[in-house]
Amino acid sequence: MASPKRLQGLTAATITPMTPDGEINLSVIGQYVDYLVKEQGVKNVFVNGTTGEGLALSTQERKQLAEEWVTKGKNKLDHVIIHVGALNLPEAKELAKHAAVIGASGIAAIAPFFFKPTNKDTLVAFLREVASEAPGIPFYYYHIPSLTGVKIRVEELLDGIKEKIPTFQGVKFSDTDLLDFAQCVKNNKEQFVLLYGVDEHLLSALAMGASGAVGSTYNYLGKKNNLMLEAFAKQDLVLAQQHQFCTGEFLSFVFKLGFGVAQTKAIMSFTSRIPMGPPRLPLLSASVDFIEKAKAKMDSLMV
Ligand SMILES: CC(=O)N[C@H](C=O)[C@@H](O)[C@H](O)[C@H](O)CO
Ligand SMILES: CC(=O)C(=O)O
Repeated sequence: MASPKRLQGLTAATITPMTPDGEINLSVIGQYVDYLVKEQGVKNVFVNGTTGEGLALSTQERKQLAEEWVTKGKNKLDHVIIHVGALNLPEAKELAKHAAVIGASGIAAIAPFFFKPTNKDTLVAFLREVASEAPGIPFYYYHIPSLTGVKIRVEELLDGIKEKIPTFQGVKFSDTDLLDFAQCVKNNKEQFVLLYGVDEHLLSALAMGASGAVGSTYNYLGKKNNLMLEAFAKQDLVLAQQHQFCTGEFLSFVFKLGFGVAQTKAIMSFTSRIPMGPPRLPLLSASVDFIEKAKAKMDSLMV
């Protein structure tokens, strides 16, 4: 699904549906695509990332999910980006090659985070090997220092990267360092897409010039966030703020209850009515108490 269009707007970081006994559940992905497109107005997906529990899946499972998303997304989604990052280079390369073969629109990778790259050059060397397995499709770096512990500044990373990685297309920036983000925009807006990944701060990142956003909440708050993007594009800052405050009120509420991938799965299950199932260990399912409270809050806000 090589897409000529530059990635923009919202991208949902997909959840990996699982059966009650913890197997991946490919059977609901067709429905999931339709839900995102029709109910949330979201036409791009980022598969097997944090929200998708990508690092908790086997290579075989990651390939099956990638294939299912590409197949079911055909003629419906604009971009299917496959996250191929892994702790070891051979696996990341294998996944990159696989994504290209099945027709994904792009690949992304986090920094390896057990043995960590300690400087820009080693990180670029790692990413370059991964990207070169998929020379015909765009490559995105997935910056999420809170989870990887790799804090190399993206501004520094991007300097000269196109010469090293010819398919380099942009960054999914999941950090709150808006100075680093702004410098990335300032230096690279023409050639790269800069996608922001902390959903509750998206309006601030738009002000800094973000090209779009990738996140977990666009699965179930896509519609509301699309309204915010429209208001921002029309320079109606007051309306854009109202939308950000509304989604922020929901997130602030669930953060206080305890929020992560397991809770995202539960919220998406009651919002979409597509069963997402439990997360995989070491994550534990959201509690019934969480689900009841989160649902009541959502119902009160999304009227
Ligand atoms: C750590 C994490 O999972 N970050 C996600 C993407 O990067 C976000 O989409 C968050 O889930 C979201 O901003 C809520 O905090
Ligand atoms: C949020 C995001 O992009 C991820 O789950 O990977």
